[in-house]
Amino acid sequence: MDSFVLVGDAREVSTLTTSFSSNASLRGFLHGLPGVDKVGADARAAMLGTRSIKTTAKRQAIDLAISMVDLTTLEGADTPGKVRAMCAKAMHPDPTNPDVPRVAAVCVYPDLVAEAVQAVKGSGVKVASVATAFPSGRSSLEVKVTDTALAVAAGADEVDMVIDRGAFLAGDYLKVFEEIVAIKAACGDAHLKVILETGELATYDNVRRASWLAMLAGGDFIKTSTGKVQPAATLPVTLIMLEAVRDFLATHGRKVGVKPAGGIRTTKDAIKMLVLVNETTGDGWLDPDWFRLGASSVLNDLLMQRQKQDTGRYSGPDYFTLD
Ligand SMILES: O=C[C@H](O)COP(=O)(O)O
Repeated sequence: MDSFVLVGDAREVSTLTTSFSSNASLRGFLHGLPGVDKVGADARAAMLGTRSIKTTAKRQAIDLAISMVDLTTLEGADTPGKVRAMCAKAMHPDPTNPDVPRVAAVCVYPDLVAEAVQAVKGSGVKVASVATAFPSGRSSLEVKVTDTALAVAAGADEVDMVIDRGAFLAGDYLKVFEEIVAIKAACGDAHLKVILETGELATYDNVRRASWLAMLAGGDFIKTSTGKVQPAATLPVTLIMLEAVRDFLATHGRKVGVKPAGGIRTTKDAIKMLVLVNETTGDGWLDPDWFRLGASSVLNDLLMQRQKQDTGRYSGPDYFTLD
C-alpha cells in the first residue's frame, strides 16, 4: 500500500484499545498497522533528500539546525573535562559570535550528568542522559529503572532509553511496552526519548511498529539510534518515524517528538532532515521541542557553513550544495 495515505488507515486502527492486557492484543494492534511500502518510502526519502531550499533560507535553516542539536559524547573515555568543554560549546557554539544560537541539549552517560548540569546551569541548554543499560539494553528491569532514577536525581532533564530489541524481535511486545511504562514513571518530570535502534529492527514494518509501541507506552520522543549500530539515522527510517508521530497525533491527540541520531555529520545531512520534517509532519515539528538531531560532530560543520554564508570566506569543504 501507499505509506503516504497512512492517516486514514491509522484512524481505523486507533479504534482498537490502547491499554493492553496481553501480548496477543498488543501484537494484534501493531501487526494491524498498515505495512510500509519500502520502495515508496525509499523513493520519497531520496526525492526529498535532493529538494532545494532557497538561498535566503539557508542561514535560517542552519540556525534552526544548530538549535535542534543534542550535542553528544558517549565514549568510554569521556572525562569530566571533556564534558565541560562540550557544554561550553553547547552554550556558545561560536564564542566570537553571540548571534549563533545555543544547541538544544547535551547528551552524556549517567555518571557525567551532574558535571553537565553544573556546566550548563542557567543557559537553557538541557541535559539528556542515556540510560537503561545503554547501548545494548541487556539488563534487568530493576537495573534499568535504577539507572534512570539516578540520572534524574543527578539533574537530567531528559532520559534517552534503549528498548529491548531482543524482546521486540522475539515478538514479546508487552515486555517492551511495560519496560517503557516503568522507565517513564521513573523519569518523573524528565522527558523520555525512546531509542528504537532501527539498524537492528530488520524491516521498515518493524520501525513503524516500534514507533507506535513507544508512543503508546508514553514516550515523549522516538529516537532512531544509539550511534553505536549501523545503519543509524537514515532518511527513510526518519521518514517512517515522522509519519508515525504525525498519525499518532491525528488518532490519539498527543504530540511526540522525533530524534534521528547517529551518522549525521554534515550541514547537508542536517538540512535534508529539516526538509523531511517540513514535507512529512509540517512545520509544527520544526522546533527543538519536537525535533532534535543527535550528533557528536555535525555542529562543527554547521558553524563552518554558517560562517561561509556570512562572510563568503571559508576554505574547508563545501558540503552545503543545496540550492
Ligand atoms: O545520539 C547521538 C549519537 O550517539 C551520536 O552519533 P554520531 O557520533 O554518529 O554523531
